[in-house]
Amino acid sequence: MERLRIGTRGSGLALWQAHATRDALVATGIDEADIEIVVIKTSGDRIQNRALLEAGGKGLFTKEIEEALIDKSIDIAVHSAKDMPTRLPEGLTLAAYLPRADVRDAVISHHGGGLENLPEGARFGTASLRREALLRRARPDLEITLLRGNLPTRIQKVEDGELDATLLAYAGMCRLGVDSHATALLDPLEFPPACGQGAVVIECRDDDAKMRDLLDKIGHAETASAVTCERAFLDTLDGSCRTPIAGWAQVNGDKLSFRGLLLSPDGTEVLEGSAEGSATDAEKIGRETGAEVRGRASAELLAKIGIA
Ligand SMILES: NCc1[nH]cc(CCC(=O)O)c1CC(=O)O
Repeated sequence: MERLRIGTRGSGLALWQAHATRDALVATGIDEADIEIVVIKTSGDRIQNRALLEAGGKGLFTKEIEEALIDKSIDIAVHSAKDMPTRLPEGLTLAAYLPRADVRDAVISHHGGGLENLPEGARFGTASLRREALLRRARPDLEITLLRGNLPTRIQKVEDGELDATLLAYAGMCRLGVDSHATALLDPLEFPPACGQGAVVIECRDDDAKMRDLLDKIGHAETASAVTCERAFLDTLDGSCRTPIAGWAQVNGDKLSFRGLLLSPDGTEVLEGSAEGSATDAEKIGRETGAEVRGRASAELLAKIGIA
């Protein structure tokens, strides 16, 4: 067969995801020599400045990869589901999810232990709006500063004592082999994950029947239902991409249970929605819960969210 080209970003985490996808394809009988991993630099990788990243809007980490899919210089693209915008360019589809890993956020603390173990006014680093809002809700005394960079760099800053603590997705830490630096794992009911956290998703062209058939063989149905529900919730609420939102769906057989949160950036307003239903209604459950939560949000919060 023709070589199958997998497009990915070049970060350690992205390469792990591309390799996991390749391994899953090899397990279906494809010769490893027929698979090529194509590293693509995205605008998000180039821009380091937070203001510019925000001004750039959605999809900064996916744009160039999706362009490569559309112009057929790659056949499939691998992404962290958490980083995927909810609306895809015309002609592309999310065709498969790999089995989801641990959804929890991990605390990496200079003081050991979890949030309760941090001294008053501790310096906490994160770049995530969701983590910031959830932290402010749990510990209003914390001093939260912007922390960027790859996982090992962020962990190093805590080890060095430049920061008291940070939060990272435990799934990413495991994938990079730095999970031993986690000093606590947060209960997903108290500190719910981002929509899609811990899941790897594979995108291809809508009309590429050959790739879709192939991806069907490696796709994990429960993960697909769960993340589809979470992304539908996110899509009904996040107009601006600047809104703290959390969402976690669990699928057991054909049953799905979902819990989602919309927060004000300072963590004082917290709206929670939950629903249960059939896994086949994943998208509908996410959308309805999102609409219901939105109906309870204050005018002030709605204005911040940027959706009418
Ligand atoms: N936003 C960056 C990002 N995208 C995916 C992961 C971790 C792996 C995952 O959640 O699938 C991370 C790092 C983090 O949030 O700590």
